[in-house]
Amino acid sequence: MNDTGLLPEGFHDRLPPAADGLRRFEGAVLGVAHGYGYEQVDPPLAEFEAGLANRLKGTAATDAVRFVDPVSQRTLAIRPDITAQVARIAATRMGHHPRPVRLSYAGPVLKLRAGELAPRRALRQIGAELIGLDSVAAAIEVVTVAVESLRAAGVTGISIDFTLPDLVATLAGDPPGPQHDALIAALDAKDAGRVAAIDPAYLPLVEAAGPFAAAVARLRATDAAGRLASRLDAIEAVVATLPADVGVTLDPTERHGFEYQSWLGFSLFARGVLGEVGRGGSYAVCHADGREEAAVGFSLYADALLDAGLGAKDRQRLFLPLGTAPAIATRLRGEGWVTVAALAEGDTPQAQLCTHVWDGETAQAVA
Ligand SMILES: N[C@@H](Cc1c[nH]c[nH+]1)C(=O)O
Repeated sequence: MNDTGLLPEGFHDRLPPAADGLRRFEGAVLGVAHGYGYEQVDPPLAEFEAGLANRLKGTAATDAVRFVDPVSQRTLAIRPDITAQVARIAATRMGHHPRPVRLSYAGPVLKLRAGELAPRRALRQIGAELIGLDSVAAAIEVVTVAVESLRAAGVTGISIDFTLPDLVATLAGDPPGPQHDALIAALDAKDAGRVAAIDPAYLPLVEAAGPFAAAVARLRATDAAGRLASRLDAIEAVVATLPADVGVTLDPTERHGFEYQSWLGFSLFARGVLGEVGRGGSYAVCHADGREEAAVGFSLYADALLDAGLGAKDRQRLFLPLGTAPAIATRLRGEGWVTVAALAEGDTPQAQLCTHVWDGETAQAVA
């Protein structure tokens, strides 16, 4: 057997202590969401592709691995994003629930393609969605829950990059002018030269990206017609509720990763962690009768945090030498210890990755 290709590209095993770290992370996040009234849903790993595609306004085909189900003979999609499944549940089986509906979730997702900066395709997604509203109050709650859950999971140095995902499309008007696609491409590339050549009026949007207060001030200064005013007011109201130690930036034209988000988008970062640790924003859920329902939510991705050592923190294992009475072991576990019992002569705390040894009376740190 050739072991070099053990798993497909973009797929990884989570080993100890990362897998245990993930369980704790998930517990902390879902616990905070639960405290705010978000109850968990647990949709299946795969479902009819037709039920997922077009569920969120702005998404055409899903970024999903598909296959034909031998039983139903229909195309199924492995979920690339649980948000669309939560939207389906809220629009169908929970359609009769009073609004807003608050739901949380955690589970594996599979992306069709890896991103340039995010080589993983098989990820774990944990999040919460508020369906029925995308007001400033709703956005404040969702951003608050996201920040609090990261904190509860032990994440420090949190920062948020806000964006206005549908801003350019809105400014470009309906129907979009002939230069629209070129303008979007230039803004996505943050290519100031090209933006200036197409329409210098959009230049401030590229130049404004940066620390929040300064970015907002710069945008307001160049927005004589007040086309951005209501959005900037709304985002300022959200930011005003954040704890002072959360870093905040604004990148008004950032759309990367915000395929279906509408007036609000945000990326979550943690100091010392490569790439985003989560993302969220406002969006619209499409119902079968053509109705659109506003929603706002966030998803966290734990792997970058675990790579940065989140799961390795607080790993305390107490070695119980051969012959330690089971009643003592039970008591120690009751006190919160992880006990690792020697089962054979010659076993050592080092071999069992223990941080402490039971000497018969107390737990001694392993030198
Ligand atoms: N599911 C989105 C984030 C999101 C949740 N709700 C709204 N947006 C993502 O993973 O990128």
